[in-house]
Amino acid sequence: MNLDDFSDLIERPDGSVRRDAEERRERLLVPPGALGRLDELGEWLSAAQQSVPVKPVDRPRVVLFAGDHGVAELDVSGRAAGSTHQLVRAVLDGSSPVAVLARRFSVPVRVVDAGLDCDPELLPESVVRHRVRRGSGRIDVEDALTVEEAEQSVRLGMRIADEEADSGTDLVVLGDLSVGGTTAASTLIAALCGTDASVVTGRGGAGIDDLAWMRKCAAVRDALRRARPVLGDLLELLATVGGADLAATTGFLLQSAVRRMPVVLDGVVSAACALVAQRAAFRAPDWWLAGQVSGEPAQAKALDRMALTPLLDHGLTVGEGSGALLALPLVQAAAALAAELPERAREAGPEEEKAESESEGATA
Ligand SMILES: O=C(O)c1ccc[n+]([C@@H]2O[C@H](COP(=O)([O-])O)[C@@H](O)[C@H]2O)c1
Ligand SMILES: Cc1cc2nc[nH]c2cc1C
Repeated sequence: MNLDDFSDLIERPDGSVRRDAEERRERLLVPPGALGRLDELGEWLSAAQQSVPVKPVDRPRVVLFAGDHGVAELDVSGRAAGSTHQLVRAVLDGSSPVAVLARRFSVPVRVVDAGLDCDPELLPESVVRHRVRRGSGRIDVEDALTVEEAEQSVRLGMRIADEEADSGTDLVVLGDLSVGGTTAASTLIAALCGTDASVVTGRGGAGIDDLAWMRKCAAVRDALRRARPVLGDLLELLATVGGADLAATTGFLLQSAVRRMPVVLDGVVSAACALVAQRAAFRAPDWWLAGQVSGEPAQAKALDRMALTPLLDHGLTVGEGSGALLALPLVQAAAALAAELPERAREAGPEEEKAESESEGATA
């Protein structure tokens, strides 16, 4: 498998539909520009859907890839290594932030175990049956995955994207459940942007103290050293310093773009996977929105590289798709405005005036 093959499979959202949407916008009673960024959001959705007026976004779904990261053993996370299954439980039992928001917005949530480090008996079969391996390796000293496992993970993500597209999901809110995942994500972003560990390393979801931040920086620095030699092969990069959940998310993003399914990105983990996917297929980011800036420096760097401007800036760092889900009502609002605001009553253009005066002359 070569991720670069996706480049030929991914098209841009339809440019001529976009122009039709812009022309419709010009005919609305509401003055040009008066809806701010919601105008371009509506036009982007039109192009993605190939539909003017834009269709309502009424089959959205939250998709969360879950995995544990061996690097969390270094105490670089506010959470215990191997404890991601607890986050998964809280999503499933409705007590986590994303579960509360999903209930409020009536959006179904799907959790996919790509690489949790827990007894599969602890979680429902529907979640664990996709697992590629139990936990990903400690990226500062060993590979996260074998290349075969990386490929299996990418294929898992592709399969989930196909299932969602086939079942009529019209927009995906993408997130992650991954203790230690921001260390891997920061490494991927630093490697692909050619920057330093200290530039990308943030404080993670649970907020870590200065000593933990220094340990995290050192872990990213060591992992970066292992990443640089394999930068030319994206699958190998995901195997070396990614993880099963990150590789699955990358495959999901690529196949979603193939299937013309728009995706809202969440925090630094989805941004890192998006950056890997962009390297494989430069048109892929045209299918994505950035939901929220979380405050992680690596996320800002990745979004900037992809020229994605986040819809919100609310500083949510819990991950699990919550920042992206918060932006969903904005997307739905843009769709409703673009579709439902009335057009001006048609004024007679110069051509029609001429035709009218000619026909008047003929009857006189
Ligand atoms: O969205 C972000 O930028 C963000 C920043 C820090 C942490 N998180 C979330 O917090 C979880 C734990 O991450 P970590 O790397 O701090 O163990 C994981 O699911 C992340 O998605 C998310
Ligand atoms: C205008 C616009 C351009 C984009 N490019 C990628 N995602 C996008 C989303 C919007 C809304």
